[in-house]
Amino acid sequence: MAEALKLLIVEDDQGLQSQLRWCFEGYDVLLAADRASAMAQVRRHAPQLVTLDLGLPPDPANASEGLAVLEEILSVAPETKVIVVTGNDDRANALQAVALGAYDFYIKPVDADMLRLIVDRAARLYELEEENRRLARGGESPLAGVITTDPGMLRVCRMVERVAPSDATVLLLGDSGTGKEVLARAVHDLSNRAGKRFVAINCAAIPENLLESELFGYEKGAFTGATRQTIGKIEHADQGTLFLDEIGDLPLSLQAKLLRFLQERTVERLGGRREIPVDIRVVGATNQDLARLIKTGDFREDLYYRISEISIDIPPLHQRKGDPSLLAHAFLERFAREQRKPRKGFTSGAIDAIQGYTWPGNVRELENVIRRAVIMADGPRITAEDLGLSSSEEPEKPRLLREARDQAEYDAVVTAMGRVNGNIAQAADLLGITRPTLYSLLDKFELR
Ligand SMILES: Nc1ncnc2c1ncn2[C@@H]1O[C@H](COP(=O)(O)OP(=O)(O)OP(=O)(O)O)[C@@H](O)[C@H]1O
Repeated sequence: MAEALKLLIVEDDQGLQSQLRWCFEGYDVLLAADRASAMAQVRRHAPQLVTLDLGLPPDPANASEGLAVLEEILSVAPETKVIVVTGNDDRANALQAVALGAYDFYIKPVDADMLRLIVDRAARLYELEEENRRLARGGESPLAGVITTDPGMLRVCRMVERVAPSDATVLLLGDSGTGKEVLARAVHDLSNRAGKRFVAINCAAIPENLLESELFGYEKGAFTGATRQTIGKIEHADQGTLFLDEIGDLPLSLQAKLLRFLQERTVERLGGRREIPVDIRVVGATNQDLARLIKTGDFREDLYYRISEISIDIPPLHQRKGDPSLLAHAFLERFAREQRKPRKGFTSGAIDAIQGYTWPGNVRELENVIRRAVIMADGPRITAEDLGLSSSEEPEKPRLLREARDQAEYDAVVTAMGRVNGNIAQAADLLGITRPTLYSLLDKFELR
């Protein structure tokens, strides 16, 4: 069944808010009473539809706050259908809202049936446009490089598509190997920075003392060994996107510097005196629990708010329905083509094992397991054993003697070659065969 569309009702009159809430059955209704809570809902849930009262606190008699919210929503999520609700003497502001990109307006007093009609029409249009966007992107594949049919993951893809065109900072939260870098690239590729650089840096992989100069660059003579001026990753990404992987591992001193950069949008190279303006979009990713790091004082709360204007939770692979076997087939096809190996299928036991395993290393682990199996498996089909996944599968049929012999030969050759560090003469001796025979076995198993 299709998922309910999300409808955000922005209304400061509590009575009207609860009245409206009940007339939108079938929608996933979210509520907000002011600008801050409305934007928090938009960032967290990316509602497709919004009804927006233009008269919001702190100055409910005036439409300026409502119009500001409208602009902010459309800058974060331009496809959102916003219906503005105004007082009956406020036609001018209603028209201005439509000029700013609102889908429609509705003049109070609210007639719930009428408003519902407008929202339903907006919803239909939204779905139509969404379907067109999907087809334009090339059918089933939700994002380049992302293979999935899981509803949770499709939601993630839609969110990426929706936030990509804005300049909001995006924080991708997910375990190792869930595809954070793939999604960060998608954010870049779908933004208007696509033609510019995508610069990635892994904050956990670089020692603290080097990370600062990697990020901010340095002038000649800034420190011993600084023999020439070097620009940092931030400057390198100018006009493009900077991907800060493992941002939870950023040392506190650099968190302060990064925060300053995000506020000022200028960098000062180490040993430099000039503030250099840099225009980048920042995407961060982490597999750490930032809330816990904030509590223990290891991550700055103010930086967290800066980098997570939009935060996206990526589900682990074992929670994605049907994806493990879908990905396994896709990887099998890809690696077989790359290795010029015949494309074997999986046994049903292998598929059960793939679907049943918890994949702690997520998509990367699955990718590695399939790559190895494509190289190593010598039976007609890839089994759970080939994948290194213990399985309760009974062999589907008695193994052919030839297969058993091949496997034994393969094991013996690999063990002997390993023991003598690849020396052919010694390995042949060890195996009690001639060198030509060993050569032909190496060819047979493509081990040369
Ligand atoms: N949904 C997907 N479809 C196809 N390939 C994927 C998908 N998700 C991830 N991959 C592949 O899995 C590998 C790991 O993905 P990626 O590097 O993006 O993960 P990550 O979350 O950034 O990992 P880490 O936290 O360890 O840096 C990559 O080779 C990527 O191409």
